Amino acid sequence: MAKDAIKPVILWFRRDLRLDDNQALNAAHLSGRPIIPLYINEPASAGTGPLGAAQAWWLHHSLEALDRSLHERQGRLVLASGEALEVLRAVIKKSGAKAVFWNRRYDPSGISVDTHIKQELEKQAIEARSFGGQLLHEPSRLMTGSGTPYRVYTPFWRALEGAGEAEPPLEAPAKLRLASQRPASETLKSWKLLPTKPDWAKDFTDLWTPGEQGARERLSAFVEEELKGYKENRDYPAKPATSMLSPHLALGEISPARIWDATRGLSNRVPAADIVHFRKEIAWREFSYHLLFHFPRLASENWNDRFDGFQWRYDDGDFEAWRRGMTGYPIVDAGMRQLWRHGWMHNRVRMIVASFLIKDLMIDWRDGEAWFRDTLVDADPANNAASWQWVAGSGADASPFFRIFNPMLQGETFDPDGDYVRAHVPELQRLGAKYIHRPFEAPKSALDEAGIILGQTYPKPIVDHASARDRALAAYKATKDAA
Ligand SMILES: Cc1cc2nc3c(=O)[nH]c(=O)nc-3n(C[C@H](O)[C@H](O)[C@H](O)COP(=O)(O)OP(=O)(O)OC[C@H]3O[C@@H](n4cnc5c(N)ncnc54)[C@H](O)[C@@H]3O)c2cc1C
Repeated sequence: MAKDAIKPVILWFRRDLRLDDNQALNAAHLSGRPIIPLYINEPASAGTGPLGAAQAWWLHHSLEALDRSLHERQGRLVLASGEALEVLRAVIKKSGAKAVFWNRRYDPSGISVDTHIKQELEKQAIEARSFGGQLLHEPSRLMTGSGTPYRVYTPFWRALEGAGEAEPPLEAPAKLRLASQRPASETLKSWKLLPTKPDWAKDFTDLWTPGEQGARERLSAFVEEELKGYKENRDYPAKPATSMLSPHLALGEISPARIWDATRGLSNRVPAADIVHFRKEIAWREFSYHLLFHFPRLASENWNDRFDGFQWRYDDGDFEAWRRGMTGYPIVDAGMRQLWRHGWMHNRVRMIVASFLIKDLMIDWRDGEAWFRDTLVDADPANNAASWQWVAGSGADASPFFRIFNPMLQGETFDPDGDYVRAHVPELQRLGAKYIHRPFEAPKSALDEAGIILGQTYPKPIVDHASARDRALAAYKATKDAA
């Protein structure tokens, strides 16, 4: 046996915190070499970390769960912080490892860090191998007939459908040969990923079970209970109708191939329309990554540079009212408070609050994207940027800027009884459905009966929607005319 065949291989975990359907892990396992499972807390300067505060909470619990799974297989996760290359070199030196395996990431900073690491390790004669599996298909696999990246979702979806079924997911190896000599590990506690005073994440635990097992249980529950009716119900935020798999996907506790696979063979109990619609949402995630990979500027610059001349407003008071859910528009406030309370927001409401920030308040989409990045447990470099740009109108295949959501009508259409608002805005708890989305139009008697004093117990609208709409359209016209 060649000498290097028994030298350990480092399995570098990143946003792929699972043993199931993990191609890098599988390859390390098949190599027969002892494995050193490693997670690196990369510095902010690398652009790949640290995570936003809500996702840091998730990461803490997810790493604990991963460590437990490894422990069941007689191993432990090694934790180290610092520049990834330096950390890898130090672990290689201590362990004598001759190979590093990882699953690919597709955000611009991740790609640049990984490319550099690969080159440097190869110079040291260390085998550096990367694998797919974070997406159904590598972003370069699906291309238009003329070999260019897709810019429009529908043809992308058709290409994805036409590409055939993704490879079936790989089962987690039942046994792992983990390196017996574990390099020194930092403690998770020392990373201080959890909030302390105040503990703003205290309600997260009611809702979420971070970790691979939690992800698999959520997937099964969704397929059993909610997938049927998904197409019709998914837009109603008061209904438990969507999978809520996004935070699990964001940290790679479950693979899209595993999710895809779970939607096979259900046609005798779930209408095909529901399955297709759900798959189309997974395909939106693929499309966001396709865009980010081929157009890395999507992360921070207007994809459509015509928007570079747009005159954004910078109003700290308005931005703060939006962040705190105190705009006076109940559906917007409910969404922003759901975000704060649970680190998650329903997709329909994300579109409404984003439209409100960008169009009613004319605050730069990048400010909204940054707030979401810090507060969402599912913050995702591709989905977040692509979705914000989609709402702003500056993105690929985006909703046109002039499509400005009316927060009252959106509320009345998608939360007709006001249950979603009542669940997150207790001040409006006793207000009936007629005025729940427009308390500022309610007669005094209705407000009195519900115990509401506008401007005191619940804010008056910070802007008048109709005038704000006109202001936004005028700014958009000026941008267009100047282009
Ligand atoms: C302004 C804005 C910001 C967003 N930021 C993020 C983000 O940071 N992270 C994130 O994962 N999603 C983001 N989304 C997309 C979407 O809102 C969430 O993926 C979805 O709400 C997650 O809930 P779910 O898992 O129950 O979705 P489901 O309806 O069950 O969908 C299943 C999966 O498909 C993917 N998906 C669903 N809708 C979309 C979409 N519109 N675009 C891309 N992928 C989608 C997600 O991975 C999701 O988990 C954002 C949307 C908007 C409008």
